Amino acid sequence: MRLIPLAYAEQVGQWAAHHIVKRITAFQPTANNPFVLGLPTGGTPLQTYKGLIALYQAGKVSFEHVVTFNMDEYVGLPQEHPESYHSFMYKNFFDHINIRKENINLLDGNADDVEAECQRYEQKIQAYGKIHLFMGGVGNDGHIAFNEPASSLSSRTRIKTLTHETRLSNSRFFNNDIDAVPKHALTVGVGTLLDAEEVMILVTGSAKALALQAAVEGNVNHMWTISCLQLHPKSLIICDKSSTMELKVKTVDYFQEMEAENIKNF
Ligand SMILES: N[C@@H]1[C@@H](O)[C@H](O)[C@@H](COP(=O)(O)O)O[C@@H]1O
Repeated sequence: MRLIPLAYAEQVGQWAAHHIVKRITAFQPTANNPFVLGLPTGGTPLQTYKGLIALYQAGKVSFEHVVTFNMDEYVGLPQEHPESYHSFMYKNFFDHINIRKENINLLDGNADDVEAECQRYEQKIQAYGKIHLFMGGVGNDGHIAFNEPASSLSSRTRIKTLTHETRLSNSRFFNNDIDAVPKHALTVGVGTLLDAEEVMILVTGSAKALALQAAVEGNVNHMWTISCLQLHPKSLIICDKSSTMELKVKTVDYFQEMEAENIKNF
C-alpha cells in the first residue's frame, strides 16, 4: 500500500488528477485498446474532477479513448433526479470533457431486473479485460463504494441496503431529509474493486479519520470494507492532514519520508 499524505483537500484533488493523467498518458489508449477508469461520486472527488477538467482544457489529456465505469447508483431515483449519480457524473465531469457517450458506463438503478443489471455490469467490465485504475472515496464508517459494514470481501456487483448512518450522511444532498434518501443502491462489490489493476482512494476531513486508520493500521475486516485495500497488490491512498488524526505519528512519518519526492510539488 502507498499512502500519500498531503496537507489540504485541494492538494488531494490535484494529486489524484495528475496521477490519472499520468496513467492515461503512459497507457497510450486507442479505440481498440482503451484505458478503463473506475469512478466515484461524493463530495471528496469533486476537486479531482475539477483538476481533470482543467488538465483536459489545457490540452494535457484526452478522454477520447477512455472507458469509465461508475461504482454505484441509487435504486429507484429517477435518472434525471439532480442527486442521481448519473446526473452527478454528467454535471461534474462528463459534460466538460471529450469522452464518448458510448464509453460511459453507469449502473441503472431503475432496471426492472436488478440482478440482471448487476450481472450485465460485471460482464461488461470483464469484456474490457479489467479496470486499469479505480478511483474511490470512503464513507465515515469505512464503506467503499456502497459496500456497507459486513459486506462480503469477495462480493460482486449487487443491490445493497444502505445503513442509517450512510443515509443520514448523504441526506445533506437531499435538503437534510433522510426520508428522501433511497434505501437501496446498486454497487460494485469489494471483489470487483480488488480486480482492478490499481485502486486509488481519496480521504479528506476529520470525519474520515477512523476509516483511514482502519484502512491502514486495522485488521482486514468486513466491518470496515475499506480494509480490503490491504489485500490489493497496488493500492494507493491520498489523504489530507485532518484525516490522519487517528494514525500513529510513525505511520504518517514513514510515508511522508518515502513519498517526499512525489509530494513536494503539491
Ligand atoms: N457511495 C458513495 C461512496 O462512494 C463515497 O465514497 C461516500 C463518501 O462520500 P463523500 O466523498 O461525500 O464523503 O459516499 C457514498 O456513500
